[in-house]
Amino acid sequence: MSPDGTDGTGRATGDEAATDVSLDEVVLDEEDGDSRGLFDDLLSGEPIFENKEVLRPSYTPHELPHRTEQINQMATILVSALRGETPSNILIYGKTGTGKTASAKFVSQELESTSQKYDVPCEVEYINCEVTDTQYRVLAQLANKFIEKNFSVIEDELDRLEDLRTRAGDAPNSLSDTEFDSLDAVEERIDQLETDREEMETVPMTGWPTDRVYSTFFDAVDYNERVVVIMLDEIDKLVEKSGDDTLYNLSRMNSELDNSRISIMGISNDLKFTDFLDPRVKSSLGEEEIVFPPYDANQLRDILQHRADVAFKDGALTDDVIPLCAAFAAQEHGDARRALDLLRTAGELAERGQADTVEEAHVRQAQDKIELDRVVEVVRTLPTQSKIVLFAIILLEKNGVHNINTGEVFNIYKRLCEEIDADILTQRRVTDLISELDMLGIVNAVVVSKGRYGRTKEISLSVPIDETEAVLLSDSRLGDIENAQPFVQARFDN
Ligand SMILES: Nc1ncnc2c1ncn2[C@@H]1O[C@H](COP(=O)(O)OP(=O)(O)OP(=O)(O)O)[C@@H](O)[C@H]1O
Repeated sequence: MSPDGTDGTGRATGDEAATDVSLDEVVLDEEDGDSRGLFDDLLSGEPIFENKEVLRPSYTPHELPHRTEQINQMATILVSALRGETPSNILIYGKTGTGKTASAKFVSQELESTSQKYDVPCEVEYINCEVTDTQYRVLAQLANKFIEKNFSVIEDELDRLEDLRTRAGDAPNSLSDTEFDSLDAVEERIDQLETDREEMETVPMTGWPTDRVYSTFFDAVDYNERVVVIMLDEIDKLVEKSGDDTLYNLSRMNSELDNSRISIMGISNDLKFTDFLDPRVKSSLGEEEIVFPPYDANQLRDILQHRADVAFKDGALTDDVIPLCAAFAAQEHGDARRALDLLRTAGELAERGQADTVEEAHVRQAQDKIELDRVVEVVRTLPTQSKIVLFAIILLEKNGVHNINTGEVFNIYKRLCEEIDADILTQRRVTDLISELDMLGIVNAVVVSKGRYGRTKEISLSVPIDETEAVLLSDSRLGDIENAQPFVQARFDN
């Protein structure tokens, strides 16, 4: 018998079948269309959601309350593209969750659909620089998008010309109201397009010299007459990772392009990134700046209400749910993403608890859950040394030490390092690591004056102790600490 209790073919053997559900039974059940009710209970509750997708970050809303001013500002600048002129470059900035991406995408969709309506060649290309974060990748992605578009333009044009060639072969005067004066001219154009199609080579994701990628992109974009708006979301990540070469190259392209024009729309959470730009790039990119201020609680309430009307069944929310989600998110920094997450999570918790309505308590639970998820993620990704420092603080707290000072943390830290064979940093470095943990909101470190004994830091944990400890111990290195109790005891013995 194989170790999983089957006969090696995946079938349960006789003994197992007598006690467990055998595969034959399962198959029979399926044939009968009969189930064992695993999902029935879960489905039986009156569902709270009408359409949960509307609350997910991937959903692009059709309406963006409280962003009319910013949307109009963008539209006023970009309308030049519909007149065949080059719009000024735009830099959009504001804190996370203030609707920058959603508004910019909304405006681009409008721009593209209006350009189709009036048959003006205008295109928007969106790039998320958190993912596409080097000059090579940005240029390659753009080049390939335009090559793909050029291919389809060429295909359409070839279809039209081949049709024309057939008609002109039968009746030569069918060329009279076209741009061609003879069948030869049509043939010549067909040849030209076929050569273009053969010569267009897509850029591989690595391996070419950057100047070749750049010139391929340049040729692809200039192949047709058009105005192109390049949306660089999280533009600060691109600059941080690979400097300002991409922006420099893109911003000087217009003087060399013959047929097309490009305009850049940069989106960032962090305005400081412009300090790292070459002054020419900085002034070109920031021709127009649009600020997205944080939402206040009332605005967040409107945003949530619009979404909730579609997302939830009628009467599924008690009156205080939306105001509470809005208030929590406004405290953060006016983040609509956080507000929507809270509302969705509260709904999910209510659904899981088979409640009929979402209540205030679900929102509070959701707030704790989101906060805990954040803490777990931050702690999990800390460097090992910071994890050891944090573990030392946890051990002290668990042993009832209050107002922990840096010296105490350092002593325990040293012993932990010895135990797991890690390098021991200086007390000064450990103090820095404590300040970093403070900035991340994991510990709270306040400087207190001890009169003539100078000043010291008093440290306390700001996150739930058991969950944080569990995350730390899931790290394979820290997991080696079998029994940490003696270290803390030793502190009292010294
Ligand atoms: N005015 C609004 N109306 C409706 N939904 C909004 C509004 N503003 C933001 N949202 C929603 O909030 C979420 C976050 O918005 P968005 O991604 O546009 O923020 P952002 O400012 O680009 O944030 P980040 O800088 O973190 O990318 C999205 O789900 C978006 O649909």
